[in-house]
Amino acid sequence: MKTSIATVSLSGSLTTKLAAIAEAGFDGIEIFEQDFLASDFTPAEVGRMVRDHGLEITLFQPFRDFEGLPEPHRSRALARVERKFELMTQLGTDLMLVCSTTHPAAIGGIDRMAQDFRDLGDLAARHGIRVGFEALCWGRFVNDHRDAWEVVRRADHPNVGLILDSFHTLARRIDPSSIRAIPGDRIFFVQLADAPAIDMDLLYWSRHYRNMPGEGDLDVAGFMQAVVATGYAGSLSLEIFNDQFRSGLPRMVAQDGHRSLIALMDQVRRAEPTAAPDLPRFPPPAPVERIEYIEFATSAAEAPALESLLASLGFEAGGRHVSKPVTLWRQGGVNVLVNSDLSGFAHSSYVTHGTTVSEIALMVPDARAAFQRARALLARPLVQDTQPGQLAIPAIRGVSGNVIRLLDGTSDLAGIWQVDFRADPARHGAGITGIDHIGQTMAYDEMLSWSLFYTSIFDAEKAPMVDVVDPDGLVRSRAVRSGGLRVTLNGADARHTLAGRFIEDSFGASVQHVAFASDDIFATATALAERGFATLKIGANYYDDVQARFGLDPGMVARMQAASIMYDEDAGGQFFQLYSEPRADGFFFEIVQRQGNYAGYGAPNAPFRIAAQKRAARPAGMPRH
Ligand SMILES: O=C(O)c1ccc(O)c(O)c1
Ligand SMILES: [Mg+2]
Repeated sequence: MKTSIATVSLSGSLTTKLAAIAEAGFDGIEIFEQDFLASDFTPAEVGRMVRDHGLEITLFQPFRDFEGLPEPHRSRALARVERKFELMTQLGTDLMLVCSTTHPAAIGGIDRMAQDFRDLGDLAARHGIRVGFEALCWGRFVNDHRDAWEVVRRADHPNVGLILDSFHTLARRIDPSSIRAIPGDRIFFVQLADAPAIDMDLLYWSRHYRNMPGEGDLDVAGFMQAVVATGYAGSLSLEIFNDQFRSGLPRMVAQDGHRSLIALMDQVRRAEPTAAPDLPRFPPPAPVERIEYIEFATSAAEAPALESLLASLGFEAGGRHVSKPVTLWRQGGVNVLVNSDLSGFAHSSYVTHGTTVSEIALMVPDARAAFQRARALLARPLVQDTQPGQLAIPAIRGVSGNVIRLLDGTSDLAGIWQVDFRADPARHGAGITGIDHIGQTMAYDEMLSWSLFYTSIFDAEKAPMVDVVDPDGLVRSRAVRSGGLRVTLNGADARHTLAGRFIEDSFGASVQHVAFASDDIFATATALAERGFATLKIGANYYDDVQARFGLDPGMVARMQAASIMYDEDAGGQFFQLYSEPRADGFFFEIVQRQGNYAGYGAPNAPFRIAAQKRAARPAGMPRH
């Protein structure tokens, strides 16, 4: 499998793009003519720069408005294309993309178009060039790959083939299995892009909202399965027009692109028995069973405040690490580590972000297999500093460089609490039974990247994006779920939102909240109150509305109000939630109770919760910012 990416997919100058593309591990690039025109290099220099990076130019594009034109436009188009063939020879590439016409003078006609391509094939052959025809989904006469294929078939020229682009096919909801009837050697090139399901003008959607396979909602895997069934053996190339990527970090976008292609081809080889991509073997994705522990990095000075907050949540000190200043806090199957080590990863995490969740340990069916898969999907490993006699727990870097440890219950790793800690079981507690989810806050630009991280490494699904209204701006939120792991990714642009301030105050993306599960949130609320837990107060207006909206029993609403418990429901069930007051750095805890199959996270309550958190964080009478 040769991988390629179009230069339009990344930000920066051509030089920056090439470096990022090569570093991410691609084999080639599609050169967009605009990128070449905007550069100061000669075509030969560009060709050399590309090859010096170990890359090849897989495609030159686009050539527009060629087919179905009357004279004199037709002759002019042929003269124009010949100039581009000369340019391509100097660049050192032999494949040109011709996209279906949108020219106002074009008159269409399938045999006329086929004849145009036959003549173009003759001209291309004289230059040692091949041309591929792509149906733009907004093309005037050809806007469906089946029609483009019919033109190519009738042109019947060895130098003329078909170019497929998943976006154009899937955006028009064309069944990709129609590709299975096309001979693979007549497909000259395959472009891949995903996109979020938004109802809008096709051209605008294509030019601004495309994203990496797996980041959107289109069935790119189904498309790719059909492509491999044809025996197509050429490049797989990402062609991603996306406003965010155009201004994003080119290295991050290029790496996400490469990750998306590996994940896609892995998915395809498992679904399509004939597919044999030359992709190294690695384990299939597995669901996460649960979060086995979360670890806070802190300092000796700040640890007591965190520990008394944990105690007010019903946690009990349950052990110490055998060799490091790490204490274990336990309750109802939840393990929280408080690490005030002055060396190692936790310390550097504390120095960078302040008291923060520096590690999340995931219980998976096979930790070493999960690690192998993560590595194959380009996750960065954490270099271990294990002492003799302690467990070497496989670890990768997650959001903001945090550590994700991988544990299982079947290998030696199952002994973590006995080997690394002299752990006692928790006794009393406040009714917390598990970790329901964690909330990770990041710049909006990073959201696609981290959702791809989770969904490609684990057997995970992403929920639709929801808007969360903060009094000072909009925050976008999307949940990712893998078995017992639920993560909400919150993307903030606006600096004054609670999430935006948290990013600034903690110097980068991080876990902003941890939500614990309870089977009886009213009993838990009472137990927390006895322990002096500082519950976030929710005002009376909210409860009037919630009672009217859901037609709840007034007695229950009164109990909810007394305990500042918020409520939501969906088709599957009911949801209760309460919050801690935010810490000075913006971090907070949440307690939730799910009933039935409630699938959400209480998003409708978020605006009121955020407003209350902002009031709690700002003593009365203080200015807003
Ligand atoms: O938006 C366009 O015009 C355009 C050009 C070339 C392509 O390959 C494509 O998919 C779209
Ligand atoms: Mg295309």
